[in-house]
Amino acid sequence: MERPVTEADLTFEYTPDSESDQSFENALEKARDGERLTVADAIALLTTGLDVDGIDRQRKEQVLEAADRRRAEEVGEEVTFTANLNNNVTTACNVGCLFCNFKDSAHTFEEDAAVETAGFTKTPAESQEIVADAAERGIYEVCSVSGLHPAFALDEEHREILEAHPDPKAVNYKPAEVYETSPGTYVEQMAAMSVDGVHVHSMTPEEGYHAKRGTDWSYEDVYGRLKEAGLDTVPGTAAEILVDEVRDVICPGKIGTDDWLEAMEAAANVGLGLTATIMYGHVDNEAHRAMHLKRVRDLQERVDGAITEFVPLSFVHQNTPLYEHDVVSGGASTDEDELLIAVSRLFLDNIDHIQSSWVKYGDEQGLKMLNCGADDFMGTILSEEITKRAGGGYGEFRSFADYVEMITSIGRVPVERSTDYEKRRVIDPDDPPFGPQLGPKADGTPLLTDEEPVPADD
Ligand SMILES: C[S@@+](CC[C@H](N)C(=O)[O-])C[C@H]1O[C@@H](n2cnc3c(N)ncnc32)[C@H](O)[C@@H]1O
Ligand SMILES: Nc1c(NC[C@H](O)[C@H](O)[C@H](O)CO)[nH]c(=O)[nH]c1=O
Ligand SMILES: N[C@@H](Cc1ccc(O)cc1)C(=O)O
Ligand code: SF4
Repeated sequence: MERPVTEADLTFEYTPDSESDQSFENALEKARDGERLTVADAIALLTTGLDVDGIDRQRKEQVLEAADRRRAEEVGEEVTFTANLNNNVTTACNVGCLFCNFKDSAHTFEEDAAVETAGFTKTPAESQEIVADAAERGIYEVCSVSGLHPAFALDEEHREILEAHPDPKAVNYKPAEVYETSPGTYVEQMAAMSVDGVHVHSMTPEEGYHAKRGTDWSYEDVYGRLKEAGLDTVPGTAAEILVDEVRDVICPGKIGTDDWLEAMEAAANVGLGLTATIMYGHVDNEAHRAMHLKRVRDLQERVDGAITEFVPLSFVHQNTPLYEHDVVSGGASTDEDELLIAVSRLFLDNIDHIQSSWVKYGDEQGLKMLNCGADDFMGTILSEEITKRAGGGYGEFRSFADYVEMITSIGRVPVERSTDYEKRRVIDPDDPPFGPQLGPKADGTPLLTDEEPVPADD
């Protein structure tokens, strides 16, 4: 029998050595002077120089300091966060990404499946009820990312095309009747979640691809219809590492780098706002991370500033196929996490906000990131499935009181924001109780109280 692939077996065309001969000192000087950095510069900073083995702590501190200073110059002392809710519609997915444990095999959702599924699917009516309830409590945004359920179609027209397809399997389609619960169409889900004026942040490029499979429609067609149905902004997940030699290892079933970029550009072309992410710390090296940053920076030029924030997502390894099959021995180190946040701030000179994710880093390290270049601290989310299922243990929600306490503890200013950062409200830490005021139904009442800690159930 063939031995499974391991980290040591992986050879990549792009490595720090092949892509950079920049010295650490030169790169640091450029970063301090505010000069636009190259991929070679970013590699020198991420590795703290190719002339040292491993990470040099003193040099790392210099990079973090330069990034913290840049953050202060660009966005000042405010730390933003949003009152939001995660509403994942379904965990049914056959794409098979090896870093993901959010998914459940789609066949387990079928009505005549031998086993009961460990996953969930929500109808549009169920999504609406969950969002309406959270809107009542004051959220501004629903963030909705889901598995690629085989019965999902963009709308009725798309369903007819998929139904008439000569080989539905080839386009990953099965009729809704096969399943115990139907997710409806993407358009129905967007319309359902767009209740009471809530901002809908949904439809990653991978989901955009699923919503056009088996047709000759463009991404503009698809995102245009979604926007009409109520979609407001697009989460730039599914980016992982935007270098195909890495995608071929960690997510061979997913769209490629070019498709991801095309989908994002199309979403911006029809007037949707965007966020962008990187999911790092698995088989990727510093050259891949630097190339990813360059692709995001170039995209931001083409979409004329539509990307509001960049979200570094540190790989959570515990329950994932990559870890269980010994392809990787763990995730990124804290040094790597801090350097990635810092270099994102220094390299992405055209993206204003760098997010520190408490889901990925926890409270203590999440706060530390706000002194390494980050200025946004995510959102209340109220429910979390992706990281939890991967084995992460940092919980599922943060209250406004938690946010005020954490942000003031590092001497910064807590600010409630809208998804696009246009609406902002500085919070007076001496004026409790703390609750959302920007959401369409928000009246300042705390989102979470001691008696009622876990509001959403998936
Ligand atoms: C779970 S998917 C859901 C949306 C959709 N299926 C897609 O792939 O775009 C959303 C994102 O979660 C992130 N993610 C999944 N598993 C992760 C893990 N183990 N550690 C860190 N991030 C993870 C990935 O960046 C992925 O693109
Ligand atoms: N970083 C993670 C998020 N981020 C979502 C944000 O809270 C928000 O939607 C965004 O800032 C829009 O402006 N959500 C997760 O579920 N898990 C994360 O790790
Ligand atoms: N990054 C996305 C949301 C997200 C992030 C990480 C996740 O694991 C899931 C969803 C955004 O806010 O735009
Ligand atoms: S990351 Fe998204 S596409 Fe990939 S397996 Fe997980 S849910 Fe499916």
